[in-house]
Order: sequence, then C-alpha cells, then structure tokens
Amino acid sequence: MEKTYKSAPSKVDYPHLDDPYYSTQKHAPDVAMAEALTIEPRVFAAANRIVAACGQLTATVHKPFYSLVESVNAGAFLACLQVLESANVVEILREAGPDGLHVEEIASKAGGLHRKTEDGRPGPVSLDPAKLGRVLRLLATYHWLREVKPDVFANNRLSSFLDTGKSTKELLRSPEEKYDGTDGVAAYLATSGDEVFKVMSYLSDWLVDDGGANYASAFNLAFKTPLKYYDWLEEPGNKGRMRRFGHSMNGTRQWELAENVIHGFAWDELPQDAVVVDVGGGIGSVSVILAEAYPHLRFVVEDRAPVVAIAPQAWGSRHAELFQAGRVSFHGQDFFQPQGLFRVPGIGVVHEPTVYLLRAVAHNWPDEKVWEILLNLRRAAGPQTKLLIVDNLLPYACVDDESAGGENGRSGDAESDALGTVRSLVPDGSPLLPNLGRASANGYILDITMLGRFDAKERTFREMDVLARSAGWRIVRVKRAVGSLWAYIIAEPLGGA
Ligand SMILES: C[S@@+](CC[C@H](N)C(=O)[O-])C[C@H]1O[C@@H](n2cnc3c(N)ncnc32)[C@H](O)[C@@H]1O
Repeated sequence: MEKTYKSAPSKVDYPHLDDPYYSTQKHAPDVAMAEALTIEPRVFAAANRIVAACGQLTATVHKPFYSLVESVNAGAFLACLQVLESANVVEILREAGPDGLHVEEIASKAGGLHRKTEDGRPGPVSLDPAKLGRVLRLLATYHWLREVKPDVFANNRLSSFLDTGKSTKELLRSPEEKYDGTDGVAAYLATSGDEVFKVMSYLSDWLVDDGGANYASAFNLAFKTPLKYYDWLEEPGNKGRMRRFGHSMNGTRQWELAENVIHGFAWDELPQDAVVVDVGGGIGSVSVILAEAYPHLRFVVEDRAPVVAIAPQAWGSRHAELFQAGRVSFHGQDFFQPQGLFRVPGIGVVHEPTVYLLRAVAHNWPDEKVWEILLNLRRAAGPQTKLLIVDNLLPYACVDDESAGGENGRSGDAESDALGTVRSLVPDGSPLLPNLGRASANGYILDITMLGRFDAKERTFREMDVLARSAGWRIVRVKRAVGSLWAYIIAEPLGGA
C-alpha cells in the first residue's frame, strides 16, 4: 500500500479520516489521486487484509461483554445514522466547512429543513439540540463524524461519503427530490434505516417462532402484508419508498468498483450495436456505466412498468445524452413472464439479444423463482446469447478442501478461479479467517438482508451452478471482483432446455 502511494507521481498519502471528500466537488489533483488510489487493486487488497486483521484482533482482545453490547445494540448505531441522514446533517455540515457547527445551530437548521411526510412539503420542527448532540457523539465515537470541540461537529471522510451534494436551499425547496441526480448512497442508507431495519428486527420472530407458517418472510411479518416486497413498493403511500429504492440501487454500485463491471465481461469483443438486456435493471444503474464505457453497445433496461416509468427522471440531467440517443432505453417486462419482443431505437425489433445481464436480481428470489427467471431467458435466448449473472458468490468461513479453485484474493489473482469455487481467500498458514472475516462481512450481511426481505439468498458457486444448469444454462466462466465477494458469472445456453 505504502509503496503504491510513495511511487505515485505526486507522492500522496492515503486519505486522512478527518478530511471530508465530497464526490460531487472538484478536487486538487493530489487529493483526487490519493482518493483514486484507494481502489487500486493492490491497495484495495491490502486494505482488506488490514480490515480483516483489525476485526480479528478486536474480536480477540475486546472484553466479550463489550463486544456483545456493541453487537446487540448495532440497531442504536443504525438509528443514529438514520437521524444523520433524515435530518440532513451532512449537507448542513458541508456548508458549515471544516470548523464545523455547534449542535444548537445544527439542530436549528435541521429543524427548519424538516419535511412532514416522505412526499410532503417542508414542515419545520423544533429539534432538541441536546438529544441531537448525543446522537452525533455516538457517530463521532464510531468515526462517522468529528467532534472538533465540545458540542461542535464537522464532517469527516466517512460522513462526507453520505453527502447528496444538494444545497440546503434545494433540500428546503424540493425535499422529495433529495436523491434525484445523486450517487444514491444517502438513499441506500435511508432505505436500510427504514425498511431493512424494521424487517431485521423481525427475523428471529419469523425464522424461529413463526417458522414460515404464517408469513412468507420477515418482511411480511414486519409490515403485516401478504404482498411481495416489490408489489408492496407500488402500493399507495409507498411512492417515496419506491423512488428511493431505485436510487438506493445506484448506491449499491459502491459494492463493486466500476472497473469490475466494466472488465467483468468481454464487452469490447461484442459487435457494433450488440444489444444487452439489463433484466430487472432498475433505473439502469449498471447499464449507464457500461454504456459510457462501451459506446458501440445498446442497452435495454427491463423492469416492472412503474419502475421504468420513473427511471429517466431519476437521473436528472446525468447521462441525458445516453437516453436521448437511445443507447440506453427502458422497457416494461415482468421477468416471470415470457420475454416479449421489443424495439431498440435505431435498430428495430430485437429477436435474440447478445447478452442478458442479471445484476443483483437472482439474490432477491428463492431458487424456484430464480429458475423461472432463468428459464424465461433461456427460452428467449439464441444459441449465441450469453447470460451474465452478477451477484455475490459466498465462500465458507473455513477452508473449502473440496474446492478445485486455489487461493483467490491476492492481487492480480482475480482471474485464476475459473471454476468458481474458492479454497480460501488467504494464503495457507495465514492466521486470518479463510473468508477474510470482517473484510468480507458485506456479502454475508447482504445474504441475511435477502433472507429477511425476500426469503432469498446470496449463493455459493455450487448452488448457482446447479440452479443455472436446471434452467438450461452452463456456467463457462467466473470472474471474481477485486476486493469483494461479487462475481461475474458467465453462462451459455445448454442444448435443448
Ligand atoms: C435489487 S434490484 C437490482 C436492480 C439493478 N439490476 C441494479 O443492479 O441496480 C432488483 C430489481 O428487480 C426488479 N423486479 C422485481 N420484480 C420484478 C419482475 N417481476 N419483473 C421485472 N423486474 C422486477 C425490481 O424492480 C428491482 O429494480
């Protein structure tokens, strides 16, 4: 890590935790370079090992009861993050600058910005500064803010990551547009703090006590609804949630490096005007990245009709040229129904797309429903059509001795695991957990949120392999992302599905 930073043209250091980095702002070249290097594969891999080691050391030396208190009260921490976001504290502190702001002023500004309902106009409230101060102090204790002097708080590197880039004037004028045109990170936090948090608090009631007898998922129990999550999002009263969910999917692009999806498939080898169908593509979060990187390709984002209806507007002015040129277009399609024919601007009716892309979709559904989706795609596919599934592939928390794959996760090693299984993410003899512990926690956390929200799952390679085969697809290659458990799983049609 140090070597990479020292050998950079302007000898920069790893970004300091105290320094905010607002992605929507322009930065001096050395600041931008220091930030860019954090995701350089060798730096990223080294950072992961540091995280894994620190997580393991903390688990070893922290008094077990203290670890227990932190773990069982993780909800308190999330609740504080939720306050930070919903009270627009990050935006207020950005405008305050590096000296920060006294909590009385933060509370007064935040109260003035408050909106009554998720879709309503602003309704000022009187926010108690003493209570807000305690919330901000817990966040500062977990390094999500800085208390620069007693009761004065400023943004740091972590809190600045939550910034929407909106001015407080804009937030006051149109609170319902808070996430429009943003990177979706704040929306991801808001969705997690709302729906996911509520669902998670019912996981044990559902899994252990209900046992699935009365409710199909913890989500159904938490919200007392028989509807599936995506149907429920379309219910009256959930308009703001549905819009926010689309943005939050943009936020989840942070799970992967843009570079990973750009190089996760041989997009450059596809012919001019090849059509990629982004199945369950949401508002097109991944398609826009790929369309910017590969001007010769056409992307059709398929999703539920109400989602594609609001998709272009959600982007504000961003990527407008892609939508105008028809290089990214939207199409309503239920993936549980046979794929219909559709027209691509400038190309005409498409019979057999070149690629079906399925990113973060299979993990939303139990096996039998994923089988239906894959089968519909298989029936619509031509002999040359490829299927690209992008999801986490979870390793075990121990060495997998039956794996044909070798050690994966070393820098430059990402392509070695052609068979898809992983023996261990660390070299033999390493004291670290074979799945890199804390550094890989995101994948397992996502798995459990899929369990709670949908009774669905992230899968191991073997599970994905069996599922794909059962629907007429043969996995021919797996490329694992650098620095996370995301994988690019490429499949081809098996004969006679
Ligand atoms: C987890 S999101 C992933 C979105 C997108 N692929 C991405 O990576 O940003 C799953 C998507 O599946 C869509 N979806 C759910 N049920 C669907 C259905 N029956 N037909 C088509 N899309 C559906 C949702 O609306 C949502 O946009």
